[in-house]
Amino acid sequence: MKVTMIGTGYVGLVTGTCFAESGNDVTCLDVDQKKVDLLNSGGVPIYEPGLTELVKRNAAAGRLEFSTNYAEAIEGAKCVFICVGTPQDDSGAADLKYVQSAAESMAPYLEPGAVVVCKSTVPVGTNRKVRGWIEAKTDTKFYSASNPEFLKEGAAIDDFTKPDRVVVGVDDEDAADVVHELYKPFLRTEKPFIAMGIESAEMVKYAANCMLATKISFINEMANICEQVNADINDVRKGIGHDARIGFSFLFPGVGYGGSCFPKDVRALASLAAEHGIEPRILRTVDETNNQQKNVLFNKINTYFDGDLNGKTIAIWGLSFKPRTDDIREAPSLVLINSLLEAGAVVQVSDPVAIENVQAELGDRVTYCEHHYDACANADALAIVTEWNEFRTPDFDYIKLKMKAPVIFDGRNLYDCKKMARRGFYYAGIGLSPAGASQETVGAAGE
Ligand SMILES: NC(=O)C1=CN([C@@H]2O[C@H](COP(=O)(O)OP(=O)(O)OC[C@H]3O[C@@H](n4cnc5c(N)ncnc54)[C@H](O)[C@@H]3O)[C@@H](O)[C@H]2O)C=CC1
Ligand SMILES: O=C(O)[C@H]1O[C@H](OP(=O)(O)OP(=O)(O)OC[C@H]2O[C@@H](n3ccc(=O)[nH]c3=O)[C@H](O)[C@@H]2O)[C@H](O)[C@@H](O)[C@@H]1O
Repeated sequence: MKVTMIGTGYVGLVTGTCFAESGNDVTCLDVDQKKVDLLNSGGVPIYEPGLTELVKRNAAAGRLEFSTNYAEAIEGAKCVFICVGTPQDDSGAADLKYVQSAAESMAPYLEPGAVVVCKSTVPVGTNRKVRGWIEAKTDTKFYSASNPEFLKEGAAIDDFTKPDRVVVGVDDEDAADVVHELYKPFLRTEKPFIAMGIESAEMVKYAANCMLATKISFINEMANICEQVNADINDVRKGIGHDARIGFSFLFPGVGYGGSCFPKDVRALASLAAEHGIEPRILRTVDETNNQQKNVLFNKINTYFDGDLNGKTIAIWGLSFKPRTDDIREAPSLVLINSLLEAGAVVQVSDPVAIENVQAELGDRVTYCEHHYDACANADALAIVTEWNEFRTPDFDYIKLKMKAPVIFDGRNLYDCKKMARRGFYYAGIGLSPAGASQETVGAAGE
């Protein structure tokens, strides 16, 4: 099938490449000439494990092309996926300007009977608007479908090719059949393809992200309570997670959720609810709790140094909003760095892949270190913000030698409290009892 992805970012590039891998002819279209040039020259603009090899293989096989030309990309396509960004606008609602522009630009070139599939996360009612924007520019008959995407950055290829479920919202069964055809290679017998109305599919995406964000804010609140009552969140998490009704996933406490989706989607659904006269109490609280959680590490560090961080050197391990990605959108690390700089601290940072992105945002306000051990040089304290695997079993003796003082604030609970005390470190995590009751090393957030 000839398929076009409009928007060649995390979603469009990953899903387009996977559709090519299953034998379709895919064109990834973007308005960003630089991105398209890079892809055409064999480069990949984002860090996503396994993606570069997959892009190269399918491009070489002639199944995957990149273009900025709407006419070439849309003509002959049976399925056109909208995968452009839907960032938050000033009011907190989703900004649909890229979606509208994509819809209007594709309209003149659509084939009769093509299925226009919105994969971008959009507020309920947007697919109807997309239909209107296209119809205002062409008389060609086409189908509409909503196909929310559930992949996670850092595990995007696996998530997309082994989905828990595929959701499609349609008005017409024929459109569902076309989308089903595309997904069949990725659906195991027990993995459902769920067709429903367009509005329900649009709502599924927000409900899923808001539920996951709620779990994270909930466990972060539990962790903060644990700290005050001498309980240990690792034990509490295990104690509740074995209840099948609760489960273990997305219950790792930390420094607040970041990324391009949870923060904006929680706010966008809250905004949609308010527009319809519903006070979104839970969603507002989830968002507020998360914003506060992003300050937790700074507050701990500030308290430890009696409110005087002027001239103190703080090392930071992990800049991306989660491991295995270079994405720093709404990353908790940025909140911490800005607070530290404001308080007069000297900040030395390290991250396996996100340094370039942070450099573009913060310039020379912090020192960038290629190796995470180097960030510890002469540091008064180390703060761990992202749980990259390479931070899990460091050489503590070496770190101790490099640091001015053996002090670690761990936003991801990577180490065992008791062992850290034996190693001679002051060690503070999130929701850990000072007695260090838990003997297991945890902290694999998101896994
Ligand atoms: N990043 C993620 O993990 C996930 C994102 N989503 C949703 O998917 C959508 C896309 O997200 P990302 O891929 O992260 O965004 P992104 O920002 O990485 O990529 C969007 C791309 O669209 C391009 N673009 C903008 N306007 C265009 C136009 N008129 N024509 C052609 N290209 C255009 C941009 O140049 C950019 O390359 C959003 O709605 C997001 O909420 C859904 C699931 C997962
Ligand atoms: O709509 C989207 O864009 C995507 O948003 C999330 O994916 P993503 O943001 O890539 O990454 P997650 O693994 O969900 O992590 C999000 C944030 O939550 C934090 N988190 C996650 C899990 C956890 O237990 N604790 C926790 O603090 C992570 O550190 C990270 O900052 C969802 O998991 C995807 O299903 C969804 O498709």
